[in-house]
Amino acid sequence: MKEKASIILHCNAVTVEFDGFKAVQGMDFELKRGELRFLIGPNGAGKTTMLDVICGKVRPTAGKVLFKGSVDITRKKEHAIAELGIGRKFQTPSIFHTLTVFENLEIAMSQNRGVFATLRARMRNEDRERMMNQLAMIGLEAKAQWRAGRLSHGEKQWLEIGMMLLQEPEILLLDEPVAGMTDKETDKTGELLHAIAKKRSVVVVEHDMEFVRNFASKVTVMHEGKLLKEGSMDEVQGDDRVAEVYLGKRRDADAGRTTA
Ligand SMILES: Nc1ncnc2c1ncn2[C@@H]1O[C@H](COP(=O)(O)OP(=O)(O)OP(=O)(O)O)[C@@H](O)[C@H]1O
Repeated sequence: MKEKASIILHCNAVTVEFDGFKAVQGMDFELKRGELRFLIGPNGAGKTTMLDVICGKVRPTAGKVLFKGSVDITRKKEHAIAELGIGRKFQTPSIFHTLTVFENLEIAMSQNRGVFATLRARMRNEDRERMMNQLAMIGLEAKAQWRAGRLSHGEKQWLEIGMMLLQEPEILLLDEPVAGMTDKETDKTGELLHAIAKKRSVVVVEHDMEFVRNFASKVTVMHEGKLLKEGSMDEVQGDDRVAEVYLGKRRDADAGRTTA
């Protein structure tokens, strides 16, 4: 019998109000294990607020967020949600510029060690192997001894993603990860996200439609705090309401690449 792909995250009728203004209105969102999902929509659609709700930065006014089916994280604090396995990456990388790439990864690793501290000697080889694997995955093996401040913008983003992965999140939330990247870096990031989604679930808020087209299998479109459309990029692009919503509402900065 074919096993039903399991849902790792379920947002049910989430509403967020800021001083009476509904930034998100009755939003439903389901994410499967090992899924890479793109969340798109015009400015102010409520995308970032949804990520804020999932990671506990913002408490919803109404609705529920369930992790792994039964863990209600709706009212949990940000650090508790992070510990449960939901990692959030913001646009500006929070890496240590004066430390090397390797040292940055070491710090991320030690943050995760906690209860294993007493087993450190035994863990060390295993840790090292995990860090080397992580370095390879983010494509920074050759720059392991570089100070992180010398890395390009894209490489800094990959380093932070690598640091987050060492915390072993089950869900990774990313806000516009390719903003400011070169086309080559953007493509490498798309490949990295696919590699990550082999083991974890990933949600990416994105404005760069060329990037979404190249790397998305399933896309969720939000508009005015609500779910407008969900489906493949072809289905989304062929939808009249989506076209209408995007028409004339593109951000000027993205106009060169954005043609949704
Ligand atoms: N802390 C806040 N206080 C008041 N209003 C807010 C707050 N955060 C977001 N908003 C408003 O909620 C709406 C949704 O914002 P949000 O940032 O989630 O949209 P978005 O889809 O991520 O947009 P963008 O693509 O521009 O980042 C916007 O109108 C925004 O001004």
